[in-house]
Amino acid sequence: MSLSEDSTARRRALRREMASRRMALGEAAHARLSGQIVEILRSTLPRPEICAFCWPIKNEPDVRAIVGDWVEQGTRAALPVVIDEAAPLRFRAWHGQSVLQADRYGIPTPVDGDWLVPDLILLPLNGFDAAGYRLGYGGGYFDRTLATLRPRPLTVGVGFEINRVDSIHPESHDQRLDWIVTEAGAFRPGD
Ligand SMILES: Nc1nc2c(c(=O)[nH]1)N(C=O)[C@@H](CNc1ccc(C(=O)N[C@@H](CCC(=O)O)C(=O)O)cc1)CN2
Ligand SMILES: Nc1ncnc2c1ncn2[C@@H]1O[C@H](COP(=O)(O)OP(=O)(O)OP(=O)(O)O)[C@@H](O)[C@H]1O
Repeated sequence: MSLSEDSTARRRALRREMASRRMALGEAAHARLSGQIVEILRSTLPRPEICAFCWPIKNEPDVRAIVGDWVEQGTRAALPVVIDEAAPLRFRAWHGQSVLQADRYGIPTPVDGDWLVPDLILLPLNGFDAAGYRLGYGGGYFDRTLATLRPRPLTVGVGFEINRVDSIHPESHDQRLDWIVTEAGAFRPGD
């Protein structure tokens, strides 16, 4: 097996393992952990002008409560839209009445709304390490997106401690996050 085949297989196995750890959380535990993350986000981050977040899938942290609070205070919220497998994501305005439709991966996605450029991205962490690297679902979407956004938005990974690993063995395209927030606290990787 070549080196790159080996790391691809290792990443694939790790992606599955990370999601299955979350799927084993009960509903009450998931809600409690998400609530703790929301409180830490609230006390750590300034309210953004335009906040991108993700509609939770596969038992990802649910941070919709803080997005809703920020929207009441004047923030505009946006959800990612997959345009093409090889393209960066784009972000479409979301509000409480937005119509969402499952995209090619089954992720609820706005069917209309303004295209926005976020100054803050709340990014779910399928897996992560203390150096600030994220493991997603293998599409490379966020890395491609961050590589093109100027100025770079503040990137805040939101995850559960059960998805922390020693190292995700970052590759050259992997982008480091500015903050990682879990139920255990807010961390600035590299500090
Ligand atoms: N809730 C949520 N929405 C999100 C993201 C996210 O991480 N979470 N994304 C963050 O970027 C984008 C979607 N990224 C995705 C990337 C891959 C797959 C997927 O199903 N991949 C296949 C395997 C592909 C492979 O290994 O090559 C799979 O899991 O079966 C799904 C979503 C945009 N929306
Ligand atoms: N900046 C980039 N330009 C071109 N291709 C990229 C870039 N970033 C990532 N990719 C491609 O995407 C593939 C998957 O990347 P990776 O395994 O890091 O995905 P991921 O972060 O888990 O996915 P996602 O963000 O969609 O959840 C890489 O093998 C690479 O080919």
